Amino acid sequence: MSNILNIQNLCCGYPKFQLLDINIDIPKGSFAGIIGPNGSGKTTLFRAITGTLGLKSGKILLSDKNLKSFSLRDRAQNIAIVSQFIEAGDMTVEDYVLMGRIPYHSRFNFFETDDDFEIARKYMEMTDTWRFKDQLMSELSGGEQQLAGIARALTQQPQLLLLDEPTSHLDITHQVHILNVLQQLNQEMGLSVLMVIHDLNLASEYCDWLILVNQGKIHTQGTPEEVLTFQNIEDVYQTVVVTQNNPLSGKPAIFLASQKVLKEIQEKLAKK
Ligand SMILES: Nc1ncnc2c1ncn2[C@@H]1O[C@H](COP(=O)(O)OP(=O)(O)OP(=O)(O)O)[C@@H](O)[C@H]1O
Repeated sequence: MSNILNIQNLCCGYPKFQLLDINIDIPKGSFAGIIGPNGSGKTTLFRAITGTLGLKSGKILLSDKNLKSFSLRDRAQNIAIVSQFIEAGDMTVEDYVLMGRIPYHSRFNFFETDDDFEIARKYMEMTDTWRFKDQLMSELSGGEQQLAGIARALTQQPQLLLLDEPTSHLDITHQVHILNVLQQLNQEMGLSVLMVIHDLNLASEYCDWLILVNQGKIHTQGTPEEVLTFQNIEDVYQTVVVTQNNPLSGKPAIFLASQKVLKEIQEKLAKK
């Protein structure tokens, strides 16, 4: 199967932080996750993919085409991003979602066509946001705003959907709901998904490919079973964890223990 995303020897960043020699291959139709500690470079990698941060060296291919040759409009027709914070206060949900059609219009024509309305409605129904269409974005809860953000990104009809921590600030019901919607889009429409996610258990459960980033470099990439090992987690997060398999899905699940519990275990072992 061909790759949706192919990153070769990528170096980019800021004066005090660099992503170094990043190589990633993501097959079309993947549901991939980027994990790693705070400040390890996950958002920087997204900025390189969306073109808001220039590359120092290396290249990024989307379906075998170098992103350097894409105009901003081409990029927006092929890659959509859902950011962590959605700011669209006094806009109705429908108007906000319709903004996803902007890359398909000329600079001087912002009038939506019947097709645009139909496409927006389709993705709003799919994400269960059609019922809020006349409400203001500021009247929605965090989870509902995230769903509207996903509807807008889908309205761009991209090949690749990027999500920066789509489940942060959400309770478990909304976390699972958003991930289930994304999983359905991935499986039924073949949409390729790449998301930054901090929750390792959700990453394990939903993603078929994980990229573990640490200090600007890729530590490990592979299936959840290959990446979420006790050793990799301890190396990168400097945290002792227990890994077992989820009894329902068989995917790795991570358990943490408090310092008090770890100390008690150490004391018991020392007495033996
Ligand atoms: N615009 C910027 N200018 C300079 N340095 C930046 C900029 N944005 C981020 N950085 C620095 O780059 C490093 C990586 O940041 P990045 O946002 O990519 O990390 P992250 O893995 O997404 O973190 P988190 O999990 O906390 O969101 C950090 O040290 C950060 O301070």
